[in-house]
Amino acid sequence: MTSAFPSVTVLDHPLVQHKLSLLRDRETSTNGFRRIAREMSLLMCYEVTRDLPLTMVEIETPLERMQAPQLLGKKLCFVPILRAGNGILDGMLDAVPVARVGHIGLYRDPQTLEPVEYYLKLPDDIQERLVIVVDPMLATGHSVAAAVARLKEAGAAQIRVVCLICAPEGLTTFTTEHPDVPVFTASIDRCLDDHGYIRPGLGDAGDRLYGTK
Ligand SMILES: O=P(O)(O)OC[C@H]1O[C@H](OP(=O)(O)OP(=O)(O)O)[C@H](O)[C@@H]1O
Ligand SMILES: O=c1cc[nH]c(=O)[nH]1
Ligand SMILES: [Mg+2]
Repeated sequence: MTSAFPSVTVLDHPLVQHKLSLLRDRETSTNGFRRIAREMSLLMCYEVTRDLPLTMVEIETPLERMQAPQLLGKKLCFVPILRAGNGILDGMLDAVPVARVGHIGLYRDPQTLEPVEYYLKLPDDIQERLVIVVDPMLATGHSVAAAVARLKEAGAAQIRVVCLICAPEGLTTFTTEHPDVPVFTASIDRCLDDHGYIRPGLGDAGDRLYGTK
């Protein structure tokens, strides 16, 4: 489904929407949250890779030769934004086990809400890969925007973003800074609150994934 933001696609598949409601529920346990986030990101990976090019190759079934579709050597790299991004990396890798993984460590300063970088490790050939940045939350949009700017600096030419939930304010910021980068999300929520939390949201994704609060 398209949205008010031309570069943002909202994934309205019933399975994605159902799992998102389970994640939002405050009664969902840490274990349940982690499992559902993984299932949901596998489904979201299906959509973000929908247009990957295929080529026909000859294979032999047990019965005969045939021309069969195969991915056209499109190399993928997932880049989770630590730490909560790791919670949706596993589902992405379930869908594309051969993908490379880069990591970017950012935390949001609670006072300024500005992202602070503490780690960066990317594959050497990032320029040749389709890079998919993954983070459960796009709130002010500063973290994902900073991660994408870093990837562009490193030479990444094709970048997409997957976030479970976005705030409209953050999407305005992100799409203004990076209009060339498509975003795939399960929901554009109502707003950001005074502490930079997405409402209604799902709370603090990192804490809910790892049981740190
Ligand atoms: O759009 P923004 O306003 O930048 O906020 C979103 C960021 O906040 C969360 O990470 P957090 O800083 O809580 O770090 P964590 O993953 O280590 O918990 C989330 O996973 C995003 O990276
Ligand atoms: O609502 C929010 C905003 C930022 N980070 C989160 O984990 N949740
Ligand atoms: Mg957090």
